[in-house]
Amino acid sequence: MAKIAVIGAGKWGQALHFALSQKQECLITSRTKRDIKNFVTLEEALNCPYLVIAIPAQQIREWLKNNFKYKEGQKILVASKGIEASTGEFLNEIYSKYVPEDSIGFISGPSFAAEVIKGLPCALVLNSTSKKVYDKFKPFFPDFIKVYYSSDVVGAEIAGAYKNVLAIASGICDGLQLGNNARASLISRGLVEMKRFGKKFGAKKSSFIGLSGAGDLFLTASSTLSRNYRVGLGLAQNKKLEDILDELGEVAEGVKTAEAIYKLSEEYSIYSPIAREVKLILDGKHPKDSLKDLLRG
Ligand SMILES: NC(=O)c1ccc[n+]([C@@H]2O[C@H](COP(=O)([O-])OP(=O)(O)OC[C@H]3O[C@@H](n4cnc5c(N)ncnc54)[C@H](O)[C@@H]3O)[C@@H](O)[C@H]2O)c1
Ligand SMILES: O=P(O)(O)OC[C@H](O)CO
Repeated sequence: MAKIAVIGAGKWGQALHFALSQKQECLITSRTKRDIKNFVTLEEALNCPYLVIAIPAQQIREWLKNNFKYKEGQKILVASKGIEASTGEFLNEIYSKYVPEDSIGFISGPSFAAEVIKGLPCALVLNSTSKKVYDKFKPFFPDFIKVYYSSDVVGAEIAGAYKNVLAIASGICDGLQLGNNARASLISRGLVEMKRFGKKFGAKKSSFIGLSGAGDLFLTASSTLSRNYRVGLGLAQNKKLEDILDELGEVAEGVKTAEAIYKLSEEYSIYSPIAREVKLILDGKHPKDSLKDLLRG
């Protein structure tokens, strides 16, 4: 009987299912039936002692409420990257109402699903306040993925969510053809910005200069493989957000996370100029006006 199951069969769920099927049988489930090996019902998946949950951040609260009942001894790995826009709550806070803290971990680090599903090498971080969660999950991962451990759950979560907003900014920058200097400046100031934001919530500095922060930011903010970066390219072309997202057909977490960061920054008086401009552009501000304001500020 399989021990591990992936919940959510989007791009990341399928890539993780592929990776976790290399050494053992791994089940997968999603809302709609898919033609994937070892696809099972949600009920069957939820019976596994090890679960990997790969559904978008904005849907998690509702999904947990309607579907999830923690079974004693289960270990959960959260694969989503985002902050809930309606409440500003981090995913670990949402999950804390359903899963004991010593039984949950969060994956972070540079990892395009499109490359993982081809078996290309990468390095990830499994973040959990309990190292036991890392020890339990690590053996499931294939040889082409190196998994590090960190106890900084909040740092990894903020870095993974914030970089999506910065990737939108970077896409806008490239879409406006502002050049390599501008993109490098934006990315490095973005890194400072996410670190400052994280500090307010107790995140460790080291998470931002490692795989979860700089690693994922450099990846996402400089590649058209990133959905968030592509949203930025579309915005620079003055396309409507609705049309960009329709065309994308997949989740771009940075859109809602920009809203969450904006609200949290206002509430806690955190200086977050790039995330703020991304939020304003998503609300209709012209990207060129944002650029002027960023250069001036
Ligand atoms: N794609 C990547 O390269 C990648 C890498 C690392 C992390 N992530 C993160 O993983 C998460 C999922 O991304 P993705 O790439 O799989 O997105 P996707 O758009 O490809 O798929 C999202 C999946 O979530 C499911 N879903 C949506 N709403 C749901 C609900 N209410 N209940 C149950 N299932 C629901 C959809 O059916 C779909 O299967 C995001 O938070 C993303 O940031 C993605
Ligand atoms: O395609 P994106 O922008 O959602 O990024 C995917 C991953 O988070 C990259 O690590």
